[in-house]
Amino acid sequence: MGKKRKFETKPQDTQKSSPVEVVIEDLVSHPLCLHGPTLLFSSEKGRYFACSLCRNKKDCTVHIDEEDWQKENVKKRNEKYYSLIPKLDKSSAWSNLNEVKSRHSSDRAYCNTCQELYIVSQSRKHIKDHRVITPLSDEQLANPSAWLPALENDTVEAQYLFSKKSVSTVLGILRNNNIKNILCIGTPSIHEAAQSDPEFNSLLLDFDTRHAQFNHPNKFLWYNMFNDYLFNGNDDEKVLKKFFKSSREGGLCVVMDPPFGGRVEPLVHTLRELSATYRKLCDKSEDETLPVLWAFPYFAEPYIRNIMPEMKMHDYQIEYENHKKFHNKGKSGRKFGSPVRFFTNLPLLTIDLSNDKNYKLCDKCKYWVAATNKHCAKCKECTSKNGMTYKHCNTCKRCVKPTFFHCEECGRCCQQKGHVCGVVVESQSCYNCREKGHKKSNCPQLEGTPKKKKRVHA
Ligand SMILES: C[S@@+](CC[C@H](N)C(=O)[O-])C[C@H]1O[C@@H](n2cnc3c(N)ncnc32)[C@H](O)[C@@H]1O
Ligand SMILES: [Zn+2]
Ligand SMILES: [Zn+2]
Ligand SMILES: [Zn+2]
Ligand SMILES: [Zn+2]
Ligand SMILES: [Zn+2]
Ligand SMILES: [Zn+2]
Repeated sequence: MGKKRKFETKPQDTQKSSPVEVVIEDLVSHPLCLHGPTLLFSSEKGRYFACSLCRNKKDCTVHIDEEDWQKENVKKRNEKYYSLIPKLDKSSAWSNLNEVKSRHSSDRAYCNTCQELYIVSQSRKHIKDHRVITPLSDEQLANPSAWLPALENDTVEAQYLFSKKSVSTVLGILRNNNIKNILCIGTPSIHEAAQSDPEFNSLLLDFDTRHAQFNHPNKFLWYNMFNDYLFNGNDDEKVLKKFFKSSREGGLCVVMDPPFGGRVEPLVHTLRELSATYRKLCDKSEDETLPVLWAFPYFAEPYIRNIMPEMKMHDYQIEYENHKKFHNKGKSGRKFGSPVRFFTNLPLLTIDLSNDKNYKLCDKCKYWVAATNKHCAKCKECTSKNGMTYKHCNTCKRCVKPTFFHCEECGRCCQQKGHVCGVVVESQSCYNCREKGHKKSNCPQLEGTPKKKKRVHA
């Protein structure tokens, strides 16, 4: 078995009756599925290996009990996956791209049915009912994420594009940190913007193989961020290492935007593995961490900070192009804007939002926060997480959402709407960390502290 990491973390969805934990360890000895090495999960019913990527069991059926994995016949049966994982022919894709580029835009097309870039005058394969996109300009070929239709399986790929403003905010943050090399993990729009900006150098790591058709073989690696797996093996590992080495000059930052709902533990494990490679190849000392900009919903803050305390959450609301709810469009959009924030180990002040009227510089926190956020003198921070202006409760000694009131009977602040004393409403937030999705008894911030007995109100 591989070496075990020290941390075994609480699952994200602790409301489920039988919580499942991911055992964080080296994955080399794990069974494979079509998505690379599986993860080891631990539940009340026992420990088992299952897919790192598919949240829906029907998308990937590999499920092997830990005990069974010692059996020869089980190992033998699993071996088939070595040959079942397809290989990407990136060099053919590259020559195809160059041929397509040499044609007039009206002779260039992309068939979404076959997921293929091709020359119109040379192909009869894409018949009437195929969904064909043509003509294709040079600009479109250089920015495929802007027009490639989002992949349909939302629980797997979850493709949501940054708005133009968010892309330029990211590049601005990197400039402020004098960083020139960007390792784009699940962020094709950042990669494409960096490729057309001579100031930057970037490498895209993504699960969506369509990017191979629009990139040089050394600019896109087929990758699974939940198990840090490169599908094209050694060849791609070499490319990644070369990229790390080239970033000895000009600095490096990971810009990562995982599918929403992805588990925090394996992502943190991946970042730690990449950090170790960074330190080794870029001659960094033990205490130097790989700079990271990680887009994730604000309610993941306790989970991320619990296992990666060096990551701080910034108040910037990341906007998305094709997600109505996550677009800051005032009244027409979501009431309080996007729930997605940056988690980063870069200095928060380098996220400069001086030309965005929705933000102000808090002279006490010393970084840019939402204009609606209010610095609380008692909590000594700008306390809002979700874009509303929080208010301080002197009894609970913390700031709460404006929709909360202090219930004397319950002895704590509760959501006003539909409050019934003693009853925890599904949508109610944790009384400790204020976030939705779990109760105080399951709060990841209070892990290891003795649980109080429940008191039922009359
Ligand atoms: C939420 S979208 C982020 C897109 C980003 N906002 C942008 O504008 O470039 C998730 C991205 O991660 C990719 N992805 C999904 N699952 C992945 C996985 N397991 N490993 C690597 N990439 C993955 C998707 O193909 C998609 O590009
Ligand atoms: Zn799988
Ligand atoms: Zn076709
Ligand atoms: Zn403040
Ligand atoms: Zn306060
Ligand atoms: Zn209170
Ligand atoms: Zn009450």
